[in-house]
Amino acid sequence: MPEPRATFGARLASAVEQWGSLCVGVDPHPSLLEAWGLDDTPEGLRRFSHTVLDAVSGRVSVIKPQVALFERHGSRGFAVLEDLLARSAANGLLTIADAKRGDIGSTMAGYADAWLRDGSALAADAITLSPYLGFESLRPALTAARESGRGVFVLALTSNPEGASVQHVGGENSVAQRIVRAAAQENLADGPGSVGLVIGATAGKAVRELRLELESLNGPILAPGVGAQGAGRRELDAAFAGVSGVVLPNSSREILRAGPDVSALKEAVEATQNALRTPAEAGSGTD
Ligand SMILES: O=C(O)c1cc(=O)[nH]c(=O)n1[C@@H]1O[C@H](COP(=O)(O)O)[C@@H](O)[C@H]1O
Repeated sequence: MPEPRATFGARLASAVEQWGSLCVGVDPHPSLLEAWGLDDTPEGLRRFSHTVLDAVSGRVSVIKPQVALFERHGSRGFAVLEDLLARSAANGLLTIADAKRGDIGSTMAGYADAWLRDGSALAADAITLSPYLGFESLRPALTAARESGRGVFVLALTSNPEGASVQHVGGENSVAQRIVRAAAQENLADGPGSVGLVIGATAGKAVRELRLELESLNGPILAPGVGAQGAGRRELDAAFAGVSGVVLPNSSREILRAGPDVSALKEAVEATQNALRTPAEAGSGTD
């Protein structure tokens, strides 16, 4: 019998200790493929993915493939994603499949089976989930993740301006606040929890206004919005001061624009890591 895998929260914490917290997004936008001199085809996606993998392996702890940008190419795009997930695991990189799944419980089980089950071709270390159908509707994914040592990141306070119309309404009892509380309940056991949240790196003001109880989460936070969406170290500090768990700033386009040269991509990764380590006063962007 193989040893059961350690929890995602524990695996993530030790990877972050070794490689730092930057999460590089693998977002093969058609415009980036073109800029890299690649065709907008499954073969273009494959070459894009392998180049990113070459540049980030041994440099970061975690990558986040954006599923829609593979899905655009149908079954052949999914085959490239499967290959990327397998190669990442072989290279010691953790993967967050950015699929933003959410459904009624009975069919949510199908998504959980696809993304969070040992032996599934699409299995990643964690997946992003949308709680619009109610946090409890995500239960099949929460259970599958717990049973297989995987994790989830539930959207709480997203980086896009439209999110506010749903997530911020209700003040201290906002949807975002209730998602934070529900996730914290899942992470009550000892050790770092595996039920994470997505909170945009750009969301600092809302984090404070809604008085999100992030200190009690005991789980990781995925913070997209670094670089192309304007967030830097200052915005991360503004949003997550006082949070003791792992915060994973994600940057996709700003790093990927440095490709297709692998050395240039490596430099872009390092530059981002350094900028996020620089004291807050040196941060860029807006609150
Ligand atoms: O779940 C996400 O990853 C996500 C949530 C969110 O609130 N905002 C957000 O930008 N994202 C994703 O994070 C990535 C951001 O990409 P860049 O703006 O190019 O760095 C994209 O893949 C988005 O789909």
